[in-house]
Amino acid sequence: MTAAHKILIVDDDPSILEVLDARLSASNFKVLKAKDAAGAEQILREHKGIDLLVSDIKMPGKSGIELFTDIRKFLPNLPVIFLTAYGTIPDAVDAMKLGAADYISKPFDGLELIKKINTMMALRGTGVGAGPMPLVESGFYWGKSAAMKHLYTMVKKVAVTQVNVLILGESGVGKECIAGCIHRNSPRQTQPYMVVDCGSTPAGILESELFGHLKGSFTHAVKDKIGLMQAADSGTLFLDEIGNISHDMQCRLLRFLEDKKIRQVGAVKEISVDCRVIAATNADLSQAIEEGNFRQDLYYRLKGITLTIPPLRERKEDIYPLASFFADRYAQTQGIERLRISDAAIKVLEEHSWPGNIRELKNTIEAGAVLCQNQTIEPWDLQIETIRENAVMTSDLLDSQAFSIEQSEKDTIIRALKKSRGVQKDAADLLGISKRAIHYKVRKYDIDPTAYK
Ligand SMILES: Nc1ncnc2c1ncn2[C@@H]1O[C@H](COP(=O)(O)OP(=O)(O)OP(=O)(O)O)[C@@H](O)[C@H]1O
Repeated sequence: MTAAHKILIVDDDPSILEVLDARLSASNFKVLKAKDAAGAEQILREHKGIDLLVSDIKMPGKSGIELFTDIRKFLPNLPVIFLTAYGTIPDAVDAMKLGAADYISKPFDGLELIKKINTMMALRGTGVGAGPMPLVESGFYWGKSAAMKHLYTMVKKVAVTQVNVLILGESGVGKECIAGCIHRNSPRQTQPYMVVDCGSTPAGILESELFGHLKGSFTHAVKDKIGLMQAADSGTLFLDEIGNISHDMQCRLLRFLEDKKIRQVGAVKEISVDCRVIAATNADLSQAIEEGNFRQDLYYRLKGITLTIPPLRERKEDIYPLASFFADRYAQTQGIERLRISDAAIKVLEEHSWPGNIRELKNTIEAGAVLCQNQTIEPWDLQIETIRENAVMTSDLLDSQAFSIEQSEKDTIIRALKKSRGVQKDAADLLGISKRAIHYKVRKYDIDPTAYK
């Protein structure tokens, strides 16, 4: 099949042209060559049906990036892979932001290049990476804000490449969801997707989790164990809370990102692993670098492309659509026909600052759905600390004289106990609090759960 694919290579170094020609021809590609940008442009104008351009960045005369910008005017969809020497990686990354397909560092591994090209050719015409923004994709609600539309475009562009991605954003904005979305839209979608929570895994355990270990390499290593990096071979590795890893782990990770090889704990031999790395953090990495807590070189390796997810309070227009999405989803799981959110409740939702972002909104709506009556979520069903007073203002159902935060909490507990027929454990589940917490509150407010059986 690949026999028909025509690839144009441009490099001012004749030996690189020769090596590439030999490699690509051996893999059944038809190769055309140019020694500078002007020659490449001429070939592209004269020959129809060139499928891919592989271009050096630094060349006498026009650079590869200038060539790329020029040919985009008459061949907007031609995929371009850049060959980068040390020092031109930032240029290649910038070019990818403009739409270049990928880059590969010199001295390059011929096999890696062929693999990238094959993937790209296989993706042509499949529609991966194209199309208008869907409202919901695999349970992820994109929203309506301009910020999310921009993020969507970035995600789709980045997904089809092999570049490492760093996802930034506050806790609960959806970083892990976006990482999954990148994997699902990538050429690696049928390969493994491994998630590692670097934040909550103790340093010693993280090393063996990621790299694996050999039997006997430490006290509890009773058998050989494959690490998650190796398990993610050919697929994607998502490193969550990357800002929290130890200095030692930073060194090991950097070495892996540079040569794509790992050594299991206790092993002598290195193993090659081909996994794409997506990392995420809610920490301020620039500050961590300034304070000497995070390696700058690792930061640059991880942030091939950076995607920043804005907090919910900066895209207020997404609050109501997201809230009703979660309400509909809850109604569906419970077999309820429809769950409404009253205008007063919408106002309260839109005025809240959502420090816990979408996670907090989702939990609030789900708790509200449990607590509400007549299938309508009202302000007093929303367990947001700051809304209790607003609820008094907006509700003419409540007796303002008797209202206080404590009274509201007591009422909420009583309603949960009524729903759970006095079973404290079930009421605690409904409220999203522990058994201990409900026992404490029942005592504190002098509630008799048996009264609701
Ligand atoms: N746009 C969205 N649509 C639907 N659900 C979402 C969306 N964004 C986030 N969520 C939900 O919110 C919760 C938090 O999302 P996620 O774990 O991706 O956030 P995060 O930024 O990685 O958080 P943390 O930094 O705390 O790990 C999850 O339950 C997720 O399903």
